[in-house]
Amino acid sequence: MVKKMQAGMDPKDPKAKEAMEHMQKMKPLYEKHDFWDTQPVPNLSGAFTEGEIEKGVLEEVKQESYSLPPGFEWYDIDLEDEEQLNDVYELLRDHYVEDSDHMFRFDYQKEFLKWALLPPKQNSDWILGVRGGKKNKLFGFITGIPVKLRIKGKMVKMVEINFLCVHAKLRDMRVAPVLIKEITRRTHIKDMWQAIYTAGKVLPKPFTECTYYHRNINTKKLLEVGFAGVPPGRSKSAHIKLLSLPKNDIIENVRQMERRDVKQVQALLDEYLKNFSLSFHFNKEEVLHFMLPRDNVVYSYVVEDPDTKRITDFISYYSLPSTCLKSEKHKAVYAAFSYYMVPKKHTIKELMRQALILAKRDKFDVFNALDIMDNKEVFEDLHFGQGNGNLYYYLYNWYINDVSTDKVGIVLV
Ligand SMILES: CCCCCCCCCCCCCC(=O)SCCNC(=O)CCNC(=O)[C@H](O)C(C)(C)COP(=O)(O)OP(=O)(O)OC[C@H]1O[C@@H](n2cnc3c(N)ncnc32)[C@H](O)[C@@H]1OP(=O)(O)O
Repeated sequence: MVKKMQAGMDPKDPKAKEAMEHMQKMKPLYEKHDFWDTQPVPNLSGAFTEGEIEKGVLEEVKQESYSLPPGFEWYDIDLEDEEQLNDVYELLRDHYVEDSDHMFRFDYQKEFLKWALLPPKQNSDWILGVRGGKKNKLFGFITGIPVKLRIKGKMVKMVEINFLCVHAKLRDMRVAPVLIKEITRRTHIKDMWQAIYTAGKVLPKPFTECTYYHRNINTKKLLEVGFAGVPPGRSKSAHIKLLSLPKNDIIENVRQMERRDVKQVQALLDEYLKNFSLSFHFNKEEVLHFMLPRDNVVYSYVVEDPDTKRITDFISYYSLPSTCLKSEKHKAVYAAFSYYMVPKKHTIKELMRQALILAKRDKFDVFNALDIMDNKEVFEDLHFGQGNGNLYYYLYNWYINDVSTDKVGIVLV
């Protein structure tokens, strides 16, 4: 079918080229999937009504773990244990997600992993490893955290799956499906039947396709490491000058979020997130955990009205460096990723511009954002450039019709 649609298109026409590239990316949807075809996820042929795809039966859940190849065993990982945390850190540092040109690899920091994976009410067996070999090394990893997702006004308790990783030596040996089946079993045991996850690749079947945008902060360094380029017709110095950011705040009364702000931030965030087709519901404990600033992990700021002491706006971003795999001069790119922004008194553009100024002060090289929520409105005016990375959003065992990116209110780290 993909082939048929391509016939007759003029490859020189940029729109046709874009459409062809898009169809190429979507090709996996037309292919056979030994694992995914057995799972309760939508495919192209099925007709679905919105909601649960299949009903789970608690009594039928397998009580024992899935078997692993000989020499490997399951391991519940305790991230509070320094040695185990280090094993996870090293597996991800050396084997986790890279860009398509293999120039950069995410380098999730240890404190970040504890933040992302140890929220309130976490289940100790949802941080799951596979160990093996003579040294009992970590070869595989997958995680879940409990979340409450609002899907078109309906609240569904589910698991957020992340950090699926298989050591390069064990790739293409069908270890990933076993990891997924085992975390699914461990979720079912808790009487939960849905999941949310994102991936940089197309699987059956995303409900939205998002694009990353990048705003240079340290342009000179980004050019040196090959993260960014100079647009045609502009000199390097003119480009650097154009992207320079002011030192001073543009919003008055912006300050770091503090513990005493949790109640107000929770209410502000929840009210805002209800505007989207899909968003998490964060309770106060979760806001305290996820939004309160942590050094080198999450950066959160509030705008406080000096007269009423009410918090009117919220800015947050998280820190995710990438290792430079091909640069002789630089070891890492320090990236800030837009997390949750809540515009109320100020516009999203003012908040995002303030975020860039703060991120520069916090020594980041680049500020990244997806085209979700209201973010798209600011990209052109604030000189964000479109990246070549896509992020696809998925639900497991829940069907919804395609959602436009500006209706997505979810950030998975
Ligand atoms: C109710 C509760 C439900 C809970 C579960 C909900 C679902 C959660 C789903 C997980 C959400 C994760 C969210 C994140 O963390 S996304 C981040 C994923 N990690 C990376 O990209 C890191 C680098 N890559 C690797 O470590 C490996 O390449 C991985 C582990 C990704 C695959 O290992 P490997 O390359 O050695 O392959 P295989 O031979 O073992 O297995 C091949 C099968 O695996 C399917 N595959 C490949 N990549 C992914 C992927 N990213 N999501 C889902 N499935 C994937 C593939 O289509 C094929 O199935 P099928 O096409 O034949 O059918």
